[in-house]
Parts: sequence; C-alpha cells; structure tokens
Amino acid sequence: MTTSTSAPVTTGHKTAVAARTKGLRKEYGSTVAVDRVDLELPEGAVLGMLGPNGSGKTTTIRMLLGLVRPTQGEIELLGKPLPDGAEHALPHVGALVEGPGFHPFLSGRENLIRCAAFEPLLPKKQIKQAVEDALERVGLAQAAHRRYRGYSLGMKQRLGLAAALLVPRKLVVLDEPTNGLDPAGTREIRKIIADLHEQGSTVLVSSHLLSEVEATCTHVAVLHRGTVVAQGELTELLQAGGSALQVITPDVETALSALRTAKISARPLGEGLRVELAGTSAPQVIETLVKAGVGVYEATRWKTGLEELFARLTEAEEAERGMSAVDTLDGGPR
Ligand SMILES: Nc1ncnc2c1ncn2[C@@H]1O[C@H](COP(=O)(O)OP(=O)(O)OP(=O)(O)O)[C@@H](O)[C@H]1O
Repeated sequence: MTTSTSAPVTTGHKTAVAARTKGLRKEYGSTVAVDRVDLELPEGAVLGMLGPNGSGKTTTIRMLLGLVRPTQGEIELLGKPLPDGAEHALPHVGALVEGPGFHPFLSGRENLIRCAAFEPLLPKKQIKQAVEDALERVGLAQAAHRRYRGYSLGMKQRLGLAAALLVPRKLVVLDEPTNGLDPAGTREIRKIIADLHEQGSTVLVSSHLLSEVEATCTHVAVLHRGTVVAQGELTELLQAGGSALQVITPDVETALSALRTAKISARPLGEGLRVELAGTSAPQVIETLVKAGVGVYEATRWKTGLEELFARLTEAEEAERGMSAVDTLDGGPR
C-alpha cells in the first residue's frame, strides 16, 4: 500500500471507460485543488470518489462535467474529449452537483419542467411524463406542488437528483448525494444507485462517508490532498490491504518481543496487538506466542475494511499533522 507521496495504488483491468482524466490539475490562485489526477471510470461501474473535506472531489467532478476548466490535463467523457466534445457527451450525463440553480418561488414540479425543457434528448411531448416519473422515483411526488424555497435540504437534494434522472443516462454523477438526508432518504439513494447500476448506467458518486462507499460501490478512487492515492475495484483494493490477525493478550510487550525475534511484523492495538500475516500464518503466530509464554485470550482474523484501508493510505501524512484521517472523514467538521 502506498501513501499519496508515491505512485497511486491501482488495480483493475483494461476495460471500456465512461470517463478518463490524465494529469488533471486545477489551481485557484496559489491553492492547488487537484493535482496529477489520472482517473478511470470503467463503463457500468459504480465508482465511489472518497476523500476528506477539501481533498478535491467536487473540483474533479466539476472539471469532468465541463463546469470548471482544468489548469492542466486532459478529460475524456463518454469517448469525447472535453471541452470540444461536451455538446455530444453531456446530454447523456445526469449530474447532481452542489447548488443547482432552482428557482425559489417555483414549485418542485415547475422547476423540473424548466430543467426538462433544456434536455436535448427529451421530446417536448414527453416532458410531463418524464417529470412525473422523476418526481416519483426520488419520493417527491407528494411535495411536488410546494415552492422550492420551502424545501428542506433533503428535499432539495431529491429535486436535484430528479433533474439528473429526467432521461435515461449513460453516466450519472452525484456529488455527496446523501448530504442532508435522513437514514430513510439515504437508503432510497442507495436503492436508486443500485437500480442505475442494474440498468447498465455508469455512476460516479463522491462521498466522505466510508461506509456509504463500501455499501454502494463496485470501484473506489481515494483522493487525498488533491491527488488519487488509490483506485480500482473495491474488492481487489480491500484484498490488497493484506490480511492480519488481531490478538487479545495482557502480555503485549512479551508478545511483541517474541514476534520480533521470529521476524513477524506486529504492533500494539486496543487490548492486544495486530499481527501481519504476510510471510506467516495464524497457527505459526499463535505457536510463537504460546511458546514465549504469552497468554492468548483471543485471536481473530482481521477483515480489512475501507476505513482501515483509507487510514493506512493516509496515516503517515496525517500523523505529521497530528490528526486522524478517519476523524476528518466521518467525524470531522463539514
Ligand atoms: N472556487 C474556488 N476558489 C478557491 N479555492 C477553491 C475553489 N473551489 C475549491 N477550492 C479549494 O480547493 C480545494 C479542494 O476543494 P473541493 O471542494 O474540490 O474538495 P472536496 O473534496 O469536494 O471537499 P468537500 O467534501 O468539503 O466538498 C480546497 O482547498 C478548496 O478550498
């Protein structure tokens, strides 16, 4: 596993891609928001773009959608280079990005009708039905007559999502879609993403919630301080995270010393230690400990989760700054 200072971890195979970036960089004055981003979004994948606040997710998404011009680098969207091919590619892309320009005094339905009028792929006589279908799909049908300005944050998110789903899309891009939604709303979004995936659409979803990405995505790209530190199939990335054994013991010091002598890598963790199984096996580890007189209360195989993978990818840098990377994701200020 590498940190952002070395080459990104990449898994996966050569497949058709819905979007690709090469050497993408965006500067805002002296701030480098995104740097050297080589992203591949395989066709049919649900790719979770994961990273703490300020890691460059929104900027990358905005560049992919042609909303922001990169300072450097290339973008290919549905086989077309941006910005020249935007006109051909963008009608097939549905997007939910921050601050959609809805009119505060129009109802949800009226706003959606306005959006639908700008959809090149939607014939005029199908607008009414498309709007009703989209409202139904995001659970806004009952509130569709109410003014947008009276909507809760969650309802605003749903309306943005409805606009993204007005016509069948090859690619759907969702920037933090569950922001402001309650658990039921979050489950509905997950269902919509799963349905899109089943229907063959490619989905790019950004999130700072590890659990969400783990639950909904087939692929993941981890961003940290503007660069991609890992990307590939979720299951492969988790496997590449390696396997380990969690040992509960009161004799941590003796255990560490015995393992060190046996050239087995381990570190203190919780009420015991975590032992890396690279080049060794669980029975070997336990035998080494028992022979050294260590009381082994419990030994369980460690399941690498996305949270742990992310922490490992970024912990070196975050330790320097005296904070936990995971804190900045799940518990940190928004
Ligand atoms: N329009 C802008 N002007 C100046 N700086 C910007 C602008 N947009 C983004 N930045 C800066 O670029 C960096 C990346 O921001 P970005 O919004 O892309 O991150 P993010 O991962 O989407 O964060 P969040 O999860 O908080 O939305 C941050 O340091 C941010 O302050």
